[in-house]
Amino acid sequence: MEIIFYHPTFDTPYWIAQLSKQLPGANVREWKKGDNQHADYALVWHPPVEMLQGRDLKAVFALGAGVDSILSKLKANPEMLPESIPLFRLEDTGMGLQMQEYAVSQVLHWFRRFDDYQAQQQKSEWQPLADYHREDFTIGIMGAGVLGGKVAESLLAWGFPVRCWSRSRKTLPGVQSFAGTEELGDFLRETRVLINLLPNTAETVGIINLNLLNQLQDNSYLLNLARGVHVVEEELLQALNNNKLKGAMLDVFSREPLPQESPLWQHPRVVMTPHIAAVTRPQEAIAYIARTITGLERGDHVSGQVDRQRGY
Ligand SMILES: NC(=O)C1=CN([C@@H]2O[C@H](COP(=O)(O)OP(=O)(O)OC[C@H]3O[C@@H](n4cnc5c(N)ncnc54)[C@H](O)[C@@H]3O)[C@@H](O)[C@H]2O)C=CC1
Ligand SMILES: O=C(O)C(=O)CO
Repeated sequence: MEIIFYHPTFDTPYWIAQLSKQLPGANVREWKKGDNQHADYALVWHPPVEMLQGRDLKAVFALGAGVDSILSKLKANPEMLPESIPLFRLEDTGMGLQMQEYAVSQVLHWFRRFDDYQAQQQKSEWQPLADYHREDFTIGIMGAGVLGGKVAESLLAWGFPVRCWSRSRKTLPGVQSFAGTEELGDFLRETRVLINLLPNTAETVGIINLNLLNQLQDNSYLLNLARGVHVVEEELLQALNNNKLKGAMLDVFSREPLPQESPLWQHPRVVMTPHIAAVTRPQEAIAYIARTITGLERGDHVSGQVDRQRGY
């Protein structure tokens, strides 16, 4: 079995060595420009079109959870990957725990009013503030898939009321599930902390706009862990400046790196990280890919295949 690997920043020798160990019959090689030799599987992130085009592959694996960049490249170059070749993505592989760490730490930060205490400290002000109560701190998770489900679990464990919104209704123990555009308004009405874990698709671009934010509870918070294009950044700033939103924590931006001139950098109630909410963990990802390839070779049904029409 021949496997080609391409990632612009990963430690390629490590990946090749580990994949070879876990797939003993496989010959794994780094794909380099000009390599047109046969391959059965391709493991990629931001692949050059020529890496995939014209190959008779059994499957392609995206080396991340989101497949928006590969699908948008496919839109511009449909011949890069025919529909008959399945595209897989990483399901959790250690990203769920990272998302839990991120979400729990920030929700507790807001819940314990550390943002207010930090602002007071700037003014050398010693002033205990009224406590917030969990019943006024409903967490609303948009996108209740692999990662949204994990985040829901972790916040439930801290005693917060948790609800989720997704395309179809979910049955997550203890979580109130809302589905479809017709239930979006009801989902937002009680939400105090909005956590975004939607995929980037034609339907979800720009979904977090002023109209949506205005439907949240007053003094709400936004945690964007998914993709920058979900948020209309100027309208987020309006919602912060008119105090509908009390704070926002953003891991992802419509342009990355965030341009120096963006007002988000300086906003006193915005905190940010540079797209690190959950990164691909090589050990878990390699084990998952090796397991999935083994299953595909046996003809088993395996999970993780992207539905290209849906876009995730
Ligand atoms: N910031 C970061 O470091 C990272 C961000 N991500 C982002 O997180 C996203 C989610 O990842 P997973 O949970 O693995 O995806 P998933 O495919 O398991 O879950 C997606 C969820 O969104 C819902 N959904 C999709 N379209 C919808 C629509 N139009 N309306 C309502 N609900 C809709 C689905 O029903 C599903 O519940 C990825 O697509 C990626 O963009 C993923 C990893 C790291
Ligand atoms: O896996 C993904 O989709 C990511 O965004 C990794 O940072």
